[in-house]
Amino acid sequence: MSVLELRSVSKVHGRGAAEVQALRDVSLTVAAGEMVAVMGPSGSGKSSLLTIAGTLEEPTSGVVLVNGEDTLRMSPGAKSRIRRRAIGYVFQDFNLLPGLTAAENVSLPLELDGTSMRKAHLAALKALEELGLADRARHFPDQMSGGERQRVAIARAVVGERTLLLADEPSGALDSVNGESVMRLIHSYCKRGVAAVVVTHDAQLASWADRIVFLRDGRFVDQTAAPAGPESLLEQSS
Ligand SMILES: Nc1ncnc2c1ncn2[C@@H]1O[C@H](COP(=O)(O)OP(=O)(O)OP(=O)(O)O)[C@@H](O)[C@H]1O
Repeated sequence: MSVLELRSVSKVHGRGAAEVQALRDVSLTVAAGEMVAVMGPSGSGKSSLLTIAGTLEEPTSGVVLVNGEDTLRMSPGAKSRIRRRAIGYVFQDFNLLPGLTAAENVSLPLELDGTSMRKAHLAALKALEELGLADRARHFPDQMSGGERQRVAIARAVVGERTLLLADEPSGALDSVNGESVMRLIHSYCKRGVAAVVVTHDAQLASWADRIVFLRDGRFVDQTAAPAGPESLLEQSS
């Protein structure tokens, strides 16, 4: 079963003279374990695609399935449950809560979903340890580097049993070394079964994905399998 399926999704923002068609008849299926990169010029609909895939916004027409469930037919309660339990979001500007430590930021989604504080804290520590951030667990976001903050944000997005990771330019605010490590991390979570859709304007970073899709004026214009992976790209460029 696919984790995410968009069927003929279109999105129109605004009305009348202010009308903008952000997505036109876009279909995309992402399986468990698959990492898809989305590329395209500014205004081509990349963020609209992610917010609709994440059920934060509804399409004007089309169908959005998450884990096989039709999100447009769900009650608001069921939709917010799937948003909390199944979907993780990562943004360019990290979006960590400044008043919470790294561990508290990561454990928060679990606590909001009813996990006991102790269990949530242990899960957060484990996630941070896996990322090599065990010694940052008690640090606040402003005491960490950008790369560390983004790794904490990714830990927060996948903690628990989340199956779908949506990332909008997750390396946009980072230098190339940290950008690579963010993509490597997302890639490694996919190898464990998470499905990921990652918007990036950087072709080198996109090559971490199994597949690259290109948007132009709200339409998919091309799809490229990227089986060779980033290593081969590095070899080619050296
Ligand atoms: N809430 C909104 N109201 C009106 N128009 C919108 C809204 N959100 C997006 N748009 C328009 O829809 C189109 C697609 O926007 P979107 O943000 O999805 O593109 P993008 O590819 O993510 O762009 P960027 O790379 O600049 O972030 C743009 O023309 C944008 O101006």
